[in-house]
Amino acid sequence: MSDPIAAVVDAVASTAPDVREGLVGRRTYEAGANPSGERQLEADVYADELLEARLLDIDAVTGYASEEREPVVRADGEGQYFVATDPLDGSSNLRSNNAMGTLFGVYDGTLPASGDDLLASGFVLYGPITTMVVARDGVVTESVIDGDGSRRVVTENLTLPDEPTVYGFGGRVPQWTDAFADYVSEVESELKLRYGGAMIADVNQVLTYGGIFGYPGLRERPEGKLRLLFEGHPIAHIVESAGGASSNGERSLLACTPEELHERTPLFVGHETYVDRLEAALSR
Ligand SMILES: O=P(O)(O)OC[C@H]1O[C@](O)(COP(=O)(O)O)[C@@H](O)[C@@H]1O
Ligand SMILES: [Mg+2]
Ligand SMILES: [Mg+2]
Repeated sequence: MSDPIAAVVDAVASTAPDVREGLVGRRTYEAGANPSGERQLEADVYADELLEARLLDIDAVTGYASEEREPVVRADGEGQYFVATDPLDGSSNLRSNNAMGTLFGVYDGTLPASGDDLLASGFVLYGPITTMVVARDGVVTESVIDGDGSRRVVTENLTLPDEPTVYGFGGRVPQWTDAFADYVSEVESELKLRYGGAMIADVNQVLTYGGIFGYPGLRERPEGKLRLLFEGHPIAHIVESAGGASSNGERSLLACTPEELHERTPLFVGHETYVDRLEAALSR
């Protein structure tokens, strides 16, 4: 295919029904842990192996990095693109049968990289229906993925609605810093809570209804939980392309370059007014 980014998007879309069908019977933990020290479900490993094989099969893709494996896997050949994935985001929701997703980012060059090096990003949301959101060249498109992997565009140019409505913040409340807790008490009097424990699903609420999602730095874990390369960059690229903002608490996540592949970051995405107020609150 002449458009390598379209080839990556097609590969992720056509893998989505396989991932979805493969969830049944893969709800138990493997013996191992991922590079972030988190226990892996069989479904995490299954999705990772499917994506690795299908993405590295694209001639233009020379490297595959994932939340579920330590190093970047290199393909033979002369491709120039690298794809970073969170194969199953929110996989702890599998046991309770709640929403999850797959996240990916396409970089022109080696990893780790700055978010500004992203050429395209996207996610699949395994909700009551399977949808895919892709950001490319400043435009965000939402599609429905059918059981055979084919896609139908349902929103040509997805943008955040004018009025923010919902918020969701991760981490246990006693672990929040005082500055963040003060900010949340303002937000909760203005917006309504939507938190489901899968970043993709929670951010899709923000894309649909407007508002803010965040997983902050915590008292005992100032770096937060989510990974900059696998979760931060692609979700920031999508939300910023949809007219919103992202932050690590100080600046856009896209302006951040991880020193290590699996580096974590505080993460905030949503309406610019709420992200600006968050940065101001954390700087006090
Ligand atoms: O269980 P918590 O602390 O609310 O954490 C939920 C967060 O962790 C994650 O599940 C981490 O992602 P993975 O499932 O890919 O490890 C996010 O999707 C979600 O926002
Ligand atoms: Mg994740
Ligand atoms: Mg994951």
